[in-house]
Amino acid sequence: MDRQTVVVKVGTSSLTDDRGRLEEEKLARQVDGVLGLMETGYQVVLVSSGAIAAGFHELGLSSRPRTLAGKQAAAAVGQGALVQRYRERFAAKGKGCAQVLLTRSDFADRVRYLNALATINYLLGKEVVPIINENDSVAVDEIRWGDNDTLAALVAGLLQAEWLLLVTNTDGLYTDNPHKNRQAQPIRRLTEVDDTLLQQVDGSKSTFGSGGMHSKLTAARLAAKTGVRVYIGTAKDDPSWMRNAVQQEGSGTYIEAAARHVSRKEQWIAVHSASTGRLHVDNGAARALLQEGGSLLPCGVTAVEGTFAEGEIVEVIDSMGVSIGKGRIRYPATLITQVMGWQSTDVLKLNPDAPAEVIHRDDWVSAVGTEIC
Ligand SMILES: Nc1ncnc2c1ncn2[C@@H]1O[C@H](COP(=O)(O)OP(=O)(O)O)[C@@H](O)[C@H]1O
Ligand SMILES: N[C@@H](CCC(=O)OP(=O)(O)O)C(=O)O
Repeated sequence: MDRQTVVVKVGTSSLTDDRGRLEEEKLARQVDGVLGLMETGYQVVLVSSGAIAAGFHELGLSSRPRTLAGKQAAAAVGQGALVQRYRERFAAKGKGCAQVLLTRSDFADRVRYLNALATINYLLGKEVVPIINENDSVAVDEIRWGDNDTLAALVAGLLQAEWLLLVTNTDGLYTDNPHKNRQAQPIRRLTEVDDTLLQQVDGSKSTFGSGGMHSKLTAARLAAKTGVRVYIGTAKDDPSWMRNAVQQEGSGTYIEAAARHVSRKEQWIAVHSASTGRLHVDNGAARALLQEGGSLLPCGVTAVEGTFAEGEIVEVIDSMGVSIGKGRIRYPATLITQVMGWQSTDVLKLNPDAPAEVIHRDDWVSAVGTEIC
């Protein structure tokens, strides 16, 4: 049986001192926690922030930069230093680690998405801990995640991980920001992260963090929907604390996962792919896709937008104008525009090679029910 995977995301606030600089003792605590998990038989992927923290002072700055260029330059200096610290700590315990830098465009391109998976799996097979960070110095603003919570959730989905641990400076979710409100109460368990809860949690962050609890909950929701269990909590001195967390003995917040892991193909279509067109469909086609487990046939298409080629991802819109999901189209825009509304037999008379389905069931992800779109 495959070994279970845990993705551990360590935020800036869990790696830095009160001036925002990398603190080696805190980093060592994370490594010890990871080693504790590995001893129990888990394979572990670390998503670590801290590059900006590790680099800004070398640029002669007295505090963490605020501009995008400043952050990118600090990350360029600090990423090497950060990974070097990890290498030393893992090596002292007889383990190897490796740097993997990712950007959003690596996930949007299906070949690069699968390549990232292959690289991470290879490292895990060799018991080398992949240490992932956003490739800060090349990611431009529009395609940046900016915080590593989302990146960690996507990596956990990609690996179909058992657990995502979000390590931060607060022991989980509270009814209000506990650093501002001493009356705030901890919330230990969530069956789901719904919109009402997300609206209640404000965007406030720790002094040097980028995401805040709102971004952690959004990331947790995404991971949970893809079938990954989530824990949000602080690092403890006891090296077995991560192990305790996955044994449901942590003092932070647990978020339940969907009953099954969503396939990588579905995740890629729903979350990562960019749609290059839109198909409007009638009520019968919407019912077939959403309720009857059917495919989309030419006769159900009422309008076409975009100039896509076959194999690209399109969004499907129902008669009320609502997006009902995404799928890989088997027709180019030119052909479906010509044959929309036609019966399949008539389509075949025009083009004997035309597939029966415009979007096959296997290439379709509904926005209703799975809600990962
Ligand atoms: N309801 C809440 N419960 C817990 N923390 C909250 C809440 N609302 C806001 N926060 C803030 O979220 C911060 C943790 O997120 P962040 O600063 O992004 O840390 P990290 O660097 O670990 O990713 C906490 O320090 C706290 O200030
Ligand atoms: N990629 C950046 C991390 C971004 C960030 O600060 O994220 P986080 O502290 O997890 O909210 C870095 O390595 O400094």
